[in-house]
Amino acid sequence: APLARDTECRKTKVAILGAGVAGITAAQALSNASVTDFLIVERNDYIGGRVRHTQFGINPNTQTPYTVELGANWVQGLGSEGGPENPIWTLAKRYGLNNTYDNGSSILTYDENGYNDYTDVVQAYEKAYSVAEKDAGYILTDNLQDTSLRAGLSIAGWKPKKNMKMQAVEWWAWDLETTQTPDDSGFLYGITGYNLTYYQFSEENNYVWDQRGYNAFVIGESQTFLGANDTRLLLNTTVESLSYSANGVMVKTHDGCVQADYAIATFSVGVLQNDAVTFDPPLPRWKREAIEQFQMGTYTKIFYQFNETFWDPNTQYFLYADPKVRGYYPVWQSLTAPGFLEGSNIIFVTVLGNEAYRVEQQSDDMTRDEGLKVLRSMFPDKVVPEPIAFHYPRWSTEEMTFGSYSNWPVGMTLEKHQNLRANVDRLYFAGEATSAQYYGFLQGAWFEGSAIGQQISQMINNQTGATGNMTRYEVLHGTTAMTAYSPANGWPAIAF
Ligand SMILES: Cc1cc2nc3c(=O)[nH]c(=O)nc-3n(C[C@H](O)[C@H](O)[C@H](O)COP(=O)(O)OP(=O)(O)OC[C@H]3O[C@@H](n4cnc5c(N)ncnc54)[C@H](O)[C@@H]3O)c2cc1C
Repeated sequence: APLARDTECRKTKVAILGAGVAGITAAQALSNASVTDFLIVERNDYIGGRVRHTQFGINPNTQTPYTVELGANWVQGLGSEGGPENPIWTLAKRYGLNNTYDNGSSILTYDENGYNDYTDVVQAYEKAYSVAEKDAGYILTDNLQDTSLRAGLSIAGWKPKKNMKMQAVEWWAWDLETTQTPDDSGFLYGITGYNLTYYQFSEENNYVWDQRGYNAFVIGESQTFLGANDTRLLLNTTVESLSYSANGVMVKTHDGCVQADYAIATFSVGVLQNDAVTFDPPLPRWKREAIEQFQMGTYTKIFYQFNETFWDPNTQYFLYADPKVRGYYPVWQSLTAPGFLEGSNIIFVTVLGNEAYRVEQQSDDMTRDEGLKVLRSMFPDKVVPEPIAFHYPRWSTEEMTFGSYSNWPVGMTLEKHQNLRANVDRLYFAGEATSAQYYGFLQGAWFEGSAIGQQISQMINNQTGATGNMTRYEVLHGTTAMTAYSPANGWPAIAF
């Protein structure tokens, strides 16, 4: 489509599509470089994207509802004395976000007959995992072929198979972080993703329970460069299509258009995979292959408030091993525990992947009752009452994101991931998923937004060394040459 014809369009140098962490950070980087002619286009009526909260239940002391986080909830990896600090931790401190150290060792284990101490299984997993970590290191340093985390763990001696307690522990130790199973997770990039956050910054996970909402830090940062009622922020504005060329990008929204010299799309991989925005011309094959291969997980927190705390009030986590289904209402986290929303009688359970899709398809009542049944088998000696409040989001069908966050699949290379990052003409991409080192985390969105904002500002300000095109790989070869398809390799016939 011709880009310059529509004279009604609002014109800007940079259109930033999305007001999540990546979009706000990109705008801030532009602003810091004195590029103030930008527009932020966001479908939601708030700033923060997947950092999203809701009002839930009732605080018995104040008779007002609590704020609970439906999306991002933890600062993952803080920082250490003299070492690098996670930028999200820096911001959490800057905005005084209430948060508490999340103690993964504060855990009690259960099965369908109630309390059953299998914490030794946690130690067995950790032992195997540390062996796997070393093996993954050799894949990187010696350029060996990558595999699945499942294969990596199996080689290290961890084979849960039909042992449901081992499955529950594995889910807790791996899936809960990445939303996907070891079978679906790449080995090298799964382990490096963990290391770069938890060993580079620190092994702490701090849970944010600030009653302003976790996105107070995103809003706070936006106010460092946006004025009150700033006309450069267009909320409630949905991007429908993008026409891009080497000269600029035309953004069509549900009620108008923006003509920009550059655009930064911060849509999730889920939005891109669901063709929620159309591209003209269609994105090139090298780009689409990367989009379709990267994984979008689903992470669903299901909140219950009771009129009493019938679980141990001093323990943070309650792990349940279902006898039949892996990941069936497996991890319950108490918010009434010391340092959290004390006295709230709130507990939430997290489900992922297939179980998340399943509960997201069914009614609230069905889900509430399934969870209650699990609680009753975990606490057979207690009278588990009906909840006084119940709520969960449906991330997999949520149109702003179509899923929760990305995960690095088996078989994705660093080069193919770079294709997810790379620009196409004047259209640039940023977000948690484009971060090779911190995909899935808030810090991934922060680093990527900041980098793209800086890069575009350098181009606009004509700085020497500022380049337009990011590295990309239009053809990516495998490791097996045609000549290797030979009888010696068990391949006597011709397949194509
Ligand atoms: C349930 C859940 C739990 C999580 N837990 C954690 C955690 O504890 N710690 C952590 O570090 N990270 C966590 N994350 C991940 C974290 O939330 C993300 O990495 C981060 O918020 C992504 O920021 P972003 O800017 O890349 O994307 P987004 O926040 O998705 O921002 C993109 C924006 O684009 C907008 N948009 C989409 N489509 C359109 C359109 N067509 N038109 C206009 N605007 C559009 C969206 O509304 C959104 O605001 C969690 C995420 C979820 C969902």
